Amino acid sequence: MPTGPEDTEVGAADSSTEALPEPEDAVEVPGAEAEATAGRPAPEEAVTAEADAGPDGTATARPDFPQASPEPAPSPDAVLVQRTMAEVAPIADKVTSYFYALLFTRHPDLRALFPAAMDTQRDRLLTALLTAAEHIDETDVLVDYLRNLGRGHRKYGTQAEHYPAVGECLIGALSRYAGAVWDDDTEAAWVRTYTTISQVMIDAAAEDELRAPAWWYAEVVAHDLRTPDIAVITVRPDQPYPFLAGQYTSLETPWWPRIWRHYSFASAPRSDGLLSFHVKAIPAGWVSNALVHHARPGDVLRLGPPSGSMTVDHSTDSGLLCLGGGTGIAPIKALVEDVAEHGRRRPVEVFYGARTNHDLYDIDTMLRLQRTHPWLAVRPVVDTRAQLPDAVREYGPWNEYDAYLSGPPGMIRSGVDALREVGIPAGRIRHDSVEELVSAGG
Ligand SMILES: NC(=O)C1=CN([C@@H]2O[C@H](COP(=O)(O)OP(=O)(O)OC[C@H]3O[C@@H](n4cnc5c(N)ncnc54)[C@H](O)[C@@H]3O)[C@@H](O)[C@H]2O)C=CC1
Repeated sequence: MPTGPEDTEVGAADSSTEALPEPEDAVEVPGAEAEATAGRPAPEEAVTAEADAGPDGTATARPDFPQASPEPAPSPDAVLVQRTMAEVAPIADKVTSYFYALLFTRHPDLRALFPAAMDTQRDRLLTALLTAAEHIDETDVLVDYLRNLGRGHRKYGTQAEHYPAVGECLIGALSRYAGAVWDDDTEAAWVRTYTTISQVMIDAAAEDELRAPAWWYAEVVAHDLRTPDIAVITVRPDQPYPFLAGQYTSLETPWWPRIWRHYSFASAPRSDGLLSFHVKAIPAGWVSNALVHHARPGDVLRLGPPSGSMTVDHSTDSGLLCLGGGTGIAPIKALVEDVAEHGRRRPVEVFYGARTNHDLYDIDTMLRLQRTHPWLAVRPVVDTRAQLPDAVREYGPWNEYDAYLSGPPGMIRSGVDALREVGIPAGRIRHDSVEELVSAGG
């Protein structure tokens, strides 16, 4: 039961990577494979775009939980769980190593569910569980997060009977490393907390089994190398794949079994059922390099379920202000197509940022959409002039717009700040979870 970004995947509206709980203004981010830890490819599931963040989310990949204010007093179980967490925080690496050592020695059959190389992956399961435990009182957000996590684990082959094994090893690792604060009451609090968490995940997976496959096979039908390191890949799923524009999926290649990365859909749902992704090969990115440099028509990938809440609210006519940085333009293009298909004329303003003109690999498509749709304005912004958030300040007013951001974590962070400054309330700003972005590379 590996936990991936999707286990978490990213954004402001939704945020689950498969599910992390998201603050209302956040969604998970796909498309990011991140990697690059000390020159080694990151094994999995996490993307990284910032130099100081390990691809595997060591110490990163935590869901963005909304901050309740004022904060209600924590429950007695939450107090004990949080005390344990504070105790193990400085030695998280040791707890993680011990947890997986216990899991794989006591339950060797579970080893096959995880990637061969665990460097990046290994922290994700534990991180997701500990994050959930820490927020056990935030029921509404947590349940959505955990349901998404449970559904997302189906593709790993996780079964209900695996959960007690994980719980036993989790408590084994915590009791060993939080010895100074561990007592019977603490253990009982962890047992109750883990039982709640795992039951939500198990129930969600069981419900999902009735209506969707654990994964989809998808054959590559087109591979278009747009720059030396960016490819637009189109695939045909073996069964209908329902999703919404603005969402992302998790994807596994045949070259790196059990290593899953998140990618945003680059088109709204199409009548021919095909799906497309924009993939940039990043240094030491196992999956992204395989997709850009090795994948060819005829290759078969696997896809997990769709995730993410950076979707268009069709119940209003508000304008859309969209910021797409680099390959972050992919879901923005899908959102534009979605608005076009709904036939309502609402203003859509797209700022498309790239390092250089050459890096605006999808500008022709965006300008073609602009010619077709009078309500759409596309503004390319190259860094020699300004970075995306600065460019947005030159236009406006934006206070009547809903905002969508997609791109590297640094862009999302500074973009949210800039949008707040120009008067857009937080509740109208959507993006995939930055944490997921940081952990999605590869
Ligand atoms: N749903 C989402 O949010 C998606 C996110 N992505 C992520 O987008 C990233 C794309 O990478 P690249 O194409 O290499 O982009 P990049 O690193 O070349 O940046 C593209 C543009 O974003 C802006 N930008 C970048 N860093 C910024 C900062 N710190 N402050 C302000 N503006 C900044 C600049 O305008 C820059 O030209 C990846 O990290 C990928 O994971 C990709 C697809 C979907």
